[in-house]
Amino acid sequence: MQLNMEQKKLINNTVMGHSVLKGVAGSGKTTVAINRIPFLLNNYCMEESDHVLMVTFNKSLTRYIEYIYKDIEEDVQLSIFENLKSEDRVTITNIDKLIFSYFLMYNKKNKIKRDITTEQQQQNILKNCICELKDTYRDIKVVDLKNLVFLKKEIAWIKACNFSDLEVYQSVDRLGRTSVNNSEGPQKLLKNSRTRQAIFEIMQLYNKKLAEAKLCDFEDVSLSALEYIRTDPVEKYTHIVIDESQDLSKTQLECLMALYGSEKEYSSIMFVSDIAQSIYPTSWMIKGRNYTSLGLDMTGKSSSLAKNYRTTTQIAQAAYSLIENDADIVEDNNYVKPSLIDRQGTYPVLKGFPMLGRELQYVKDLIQEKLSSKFSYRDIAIVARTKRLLEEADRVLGSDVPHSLFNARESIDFAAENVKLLTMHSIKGLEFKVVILIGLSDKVIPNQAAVLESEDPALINTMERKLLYVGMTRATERLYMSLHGEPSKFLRDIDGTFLKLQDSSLIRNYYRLPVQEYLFMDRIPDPYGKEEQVRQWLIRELMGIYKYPVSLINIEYRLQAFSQTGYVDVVVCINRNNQMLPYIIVELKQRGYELESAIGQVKSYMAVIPSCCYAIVSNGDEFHVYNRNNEQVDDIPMFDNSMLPTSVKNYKYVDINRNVEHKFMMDSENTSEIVVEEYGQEITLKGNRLVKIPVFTSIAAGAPIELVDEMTDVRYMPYDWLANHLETFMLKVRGDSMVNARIDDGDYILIQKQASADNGQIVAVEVDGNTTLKRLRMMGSMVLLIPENQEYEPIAVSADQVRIIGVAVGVVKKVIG
Ligand SMILES: Nc1ncnc2c1ncn2[C@@H]1O[C@H](COP(=O)(O)OP(=O)(O)OP(=O)(O)O)[C@@H](O)[C@H]1O
Repeated sequence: MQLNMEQKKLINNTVMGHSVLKGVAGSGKTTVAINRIPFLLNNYCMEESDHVLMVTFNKSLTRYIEYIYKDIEEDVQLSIFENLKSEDRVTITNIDKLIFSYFLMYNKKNKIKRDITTEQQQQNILKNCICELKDTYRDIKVVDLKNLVFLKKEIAWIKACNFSDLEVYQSVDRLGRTSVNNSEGPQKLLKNSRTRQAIFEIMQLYNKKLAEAKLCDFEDVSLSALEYIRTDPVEKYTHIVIDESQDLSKTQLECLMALYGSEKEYSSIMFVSDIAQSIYPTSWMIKGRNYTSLGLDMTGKSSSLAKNYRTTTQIAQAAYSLIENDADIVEDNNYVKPSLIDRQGTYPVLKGFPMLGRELQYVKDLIQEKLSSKFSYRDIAIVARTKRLLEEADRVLGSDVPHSLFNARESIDFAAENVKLLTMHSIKGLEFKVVILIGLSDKVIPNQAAVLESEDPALINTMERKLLYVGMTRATERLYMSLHGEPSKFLRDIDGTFLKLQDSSLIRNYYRLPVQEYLFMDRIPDPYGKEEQVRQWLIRELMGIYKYPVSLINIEYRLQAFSQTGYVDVVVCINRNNQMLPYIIVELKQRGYELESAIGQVKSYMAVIPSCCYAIVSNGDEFHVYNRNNEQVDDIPMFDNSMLPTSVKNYKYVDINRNVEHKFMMDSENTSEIVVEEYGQEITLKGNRLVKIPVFTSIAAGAPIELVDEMTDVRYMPYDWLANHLETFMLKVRGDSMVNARIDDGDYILIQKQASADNGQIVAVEVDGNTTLKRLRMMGSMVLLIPENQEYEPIAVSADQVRIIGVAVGVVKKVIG
């Protein structure tokens, strides 16, 4: 991989101290962070004790980063302290593991043995605390057993923020809090209130009881670790790089700050973060909170990466459209606006199903029938909002598709040849060639329970949106999204023009156009009808994706199918032998309607339209294409120029006297060049190889019409073909009176100007001020003007009534086919 200039600059940045690297998903933040390690080792680890710590969010990420780092380390020369092994100089670990190691040290030093509490033990202790303090806080609603879950979460939050002082808790803005639900939990936790005081006292009692029972919770682990790091002479790290720092709690961040050996002038601590991917309510850096809350001034210390290298342009576009209108995300100070790079791929596919069973069967078929031939199983991840959905998927895949289900605390074996089933939380930071996001249904995402339980539903909504964004941005090549029942409201926010309906065809997902933008408005029977919405979408797709010009598209195309008159919803006509003929017909239904009857209908229509090669049937969610043999095929062809009526046409010039034909091609938009075949080669004649010939108004080959002495046009003919007929002009033939002489309606007849003609010659003559083209037969004082079509009678006129204008020497005919 060739890193870009910006990334190289960040890797080799010589300004030390604290800094933040912000960036959009897939912009190479982790890549920069990993590549910075050898740079720091080589340039800013002056003493043997200098050490680099890279912290990741979970085990899987640690494994992923170790894997990449190993490769990088093989390529660079680590210059100094060659007696030290790499492991002695670099630690790559995840935050939980790191903190737990200091927790163990704390216990050891203090000679205490504590187990992590189980959920049940924790609840029992908390229940006792609530009961004990109920009388003291009789007036406080929250001190009640029914608020157990709320109190548990609130206490966890206070501890995760390391608010050991009541005064601090009383004055802090409460961001990201969730409660059991609005009716049971308190509506607002007012600052400096007795409610906060009560909660704080319950927490203190709970801590005391935990300690007495030789137990601790997860927050205690971090708090003890922090105390240990702060008070004991632990080895400090010269450089710390923190990936996914937006997801760490305050205590976790404080532990890392305490581990930072900032006293050296070349030490550094780098926070790598993407606020659009912050998905935990316990995270500290949410809702625009800035680094001053950690005692760090980041002025001039912040850089950002905006280009996403991971996903294709199409996946990136769809993912960005999901977040770009959420003010809580884009107006956050730490947000980085993404910019697109040109990495073309296919649009993400979004499919809906009535039931979960059908959705999962689709996923299984997709993997078995389509993906397994193009990708290894290990390149595919199935991702869901909840573990329960993954368990269902696990059951449906059974033993037919090799797969394994993970949770966030497990580490993933990326090399194992199986499909990975991961939650949106646990896929964070990772990437797969193919990501299948399942269960994107209403109530699942945003997770109904989480939103209902929250006192700040807007915040939870935003976090749930970010979760979907995280899921979408994990795919490097293909993204599939599916749902059952009602779709998630987030899907409505993804710009439909970036979603495809299915893999096999180019058509994108249904999107609704405003009525003002409808095409063919004058012919729409019911512009506000639901079927019209589907028709307008399909017309836009025919134009935008399949590139058919609107001039080839029509609606309400009338046809006669046996005794019945039918109207085809949409028809695409293309040029065949200079005629515009139906090529694709489309029958539509409104969304949610079955397609069976429409399929029967198009097939019967196709049977009576011989030129029709494809029939489409769609209801906006399904899209079927049939060929002329009524077989279902993947897609319709893209438009190509040969479908248009062309301006370059084939002609032939018939030399009447010599009875020879010359073929040529001419572009009606440039008649001063003629392409002929000479010695087996096409050559273009122009300039003095052509003769300029005036064209006069039409001459009737039927009834005589007036020849207005007015030139309407000019034509060019090859000099060589005209021999000595240089005093010529052309007339356009109308009518069929000379068809037996191979002079047809629409032909151009070349006339040699002359006042006399031989018997039997075809002549242009003026009779009583009208001109006509006929075969001349002179019979004494009479002249017979003979048509070459038995349908017409010869015209007999006296010789003095006739003025010969000229003799026909050739005919220019359009060649059809
Ligand atoms: N300059 C580049 N050219 C090509 N590919 C790149 C470049 N920089 C990064 N990548 C690739 O883009 C992908 C994403 O990189 P990385 O994981 O470092 O991004 P990130 O910003 O940490 O993403 P996220 O926050 O979404 O986890 C990786 O596959 C990486 O190899």
